[in-house]
Amino acid sequence: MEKFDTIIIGAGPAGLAAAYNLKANGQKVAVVENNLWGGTCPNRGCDPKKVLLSGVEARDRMIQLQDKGFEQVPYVNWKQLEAFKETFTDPVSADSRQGIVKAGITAIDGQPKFIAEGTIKVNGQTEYQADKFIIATGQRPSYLNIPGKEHLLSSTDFLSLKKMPEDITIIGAGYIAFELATIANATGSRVHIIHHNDRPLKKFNQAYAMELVKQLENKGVDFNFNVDTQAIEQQTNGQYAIKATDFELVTDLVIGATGRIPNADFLDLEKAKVAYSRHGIEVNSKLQTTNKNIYAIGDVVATKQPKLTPVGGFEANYVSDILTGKTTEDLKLPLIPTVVYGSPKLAKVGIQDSDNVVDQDVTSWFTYSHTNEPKAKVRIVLNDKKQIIGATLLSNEADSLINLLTMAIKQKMTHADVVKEIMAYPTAASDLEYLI
Ligand SMILES: Cc1cc2nc3c(=O)[nH]c(=O)nc-3n(C[C@H](O)[C@H](O)[C@H](O)COP(=O)(O)OP(=O)(O)OC[C@H]3O[C@@H](n4cnc5c(N)ncnc54)[C@H](O)[C@@H]3O)c2cc1C
Ligand SMILES: NC(=O)c1ccc[n+]([C@@H]2O[C@H](COP(=O)([O-])OP(=O)(O)OC[C@H]3O[C@@H](n4cnc5c(N)ncnc54)[C@H](O)[C@@H]3O)[C@@H](O)[C@H]2O)c1
Repeated sequence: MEKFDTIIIGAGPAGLAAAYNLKANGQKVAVVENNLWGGTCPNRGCDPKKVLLSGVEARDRMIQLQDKGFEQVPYVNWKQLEAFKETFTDPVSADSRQGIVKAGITAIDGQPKFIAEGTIKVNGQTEYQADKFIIATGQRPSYLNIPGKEHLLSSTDFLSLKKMPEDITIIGAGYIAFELATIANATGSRVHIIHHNDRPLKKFNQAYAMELVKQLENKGVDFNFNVDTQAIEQQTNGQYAIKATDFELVTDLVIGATGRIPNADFLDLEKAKVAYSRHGIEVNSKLQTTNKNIYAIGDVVATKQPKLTPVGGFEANYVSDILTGKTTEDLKLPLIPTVVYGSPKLAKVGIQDSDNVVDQDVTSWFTYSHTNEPKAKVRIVLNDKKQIIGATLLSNEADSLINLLTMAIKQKMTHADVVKEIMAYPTAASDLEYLI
């Protein structure tokens, strides 16, 4: 039976980062993957979504500049846009696997199961042993447990639709719902969002989240709050009726975007004495599971941090440092900025409230008015020493500005510090001294 220093289960951004890191530190490493190498982010998450949104952003910019240099609103050719997306996604799995093999890491395809604490069996056939394991199996879409749940499609299905339907409904109002709604709306589909309460994007400042709702409503997206979906019924004409108390909506396609569940099942973790729940694999402050030789990283862990690609990468580097003796410290995640991509984008970082908040509508500022943005808002949170400690941004510039603010928070910058810097003008960053 082949034995490794470390076996990593799951070849997503977290698992692959750990594999390369451990190999570079002289370990004998294997990675086991039961589906597409590269994982969610480049195959069915961040990257394909961003390619599709790039078409939307270009179109929206043209709409904003109608009669200001442009005369026609371009329409989104979904078939072409999908084909462009596939030029990114199609090579991912083979390239990721090849990269691993080239680095001298053993690539194993198949479904692994623990048969003892230090041993897995893949596809019920080949056994492998390791001193340490890292579980990085990510999450998959969760589906509402209601009659007709078999009619629900997931974000993965949406990202590969061959044809965008005339009318599409998304259940949920989190990251995925907003991003997919923005894409579908730009293709000309009639889009409905159904949400069980009245708090969309619940971890964001609600005034900003509702402003994003308003911007999408202005583009024709139909929001239905406080509607708790109870059933989905297929009609004889192939459409679907979404049913709730005093509510019925007939639509062509239903996407479930009500969260994701960890891939902690199917591994026979009990045999390795690794505890997990529906929230994911339990870990301590060193990402060690209830078995001290097995670690878990990325989306599959049952911690409260946002489930994002750079977080998984950070954890991979941390566990690699633990396993190669470079650190014995507890995991300390830095500030994590997050962005709901779209047009406009909504971004946040750090502490969201204090007694010292500068909240401005900046729509008329040159940064936003020269592209005729319909709405731009910036909310900066300061502490009693007037250092920047958090921010929420709504605009097309929000993604780049939130990263700059993340660095400013880390540097504990105040207004006095910001005015000492020179930023390229005119950019969203050159506004910074007027935002505090
Ligand atoms: C639609 C969508 C958009 C997103 N957009 C963004 C974004 O813009 N920015 C961002 O930071 N994050 C985004 N995310 C989240 C991001 O994709 C994840 O945080 C990231 O992929 C997590 O990495 P991971 O390696 O932990 O898990 P994954 O990428 O999910 O990789 C886990 C791997 O393990 C494999 N696996 C699962 N079970 C087993 C098993 N039993 N045996 C062997 N292998 C197994 C899977 O096939 C997969 O390849 C998005 C997610 C989705 C769904
Ligand atoms: N831009 C990004 O960084 C990005 C984009 C997409 C996904 N992601 C990651 O993927 C994760 C999953 O995304 P998501 O949008 O599925 O999850 P989410 O947790 O962001 O949103 C799920 C939404 O579904 C709602 N919901 C739950 N039960 C419901 C019900 N019965 N009826 C209607 N709504 C219901 C929740 O209240 C919530 O608003 C995110 O949390 C994030 O970590 C990140």
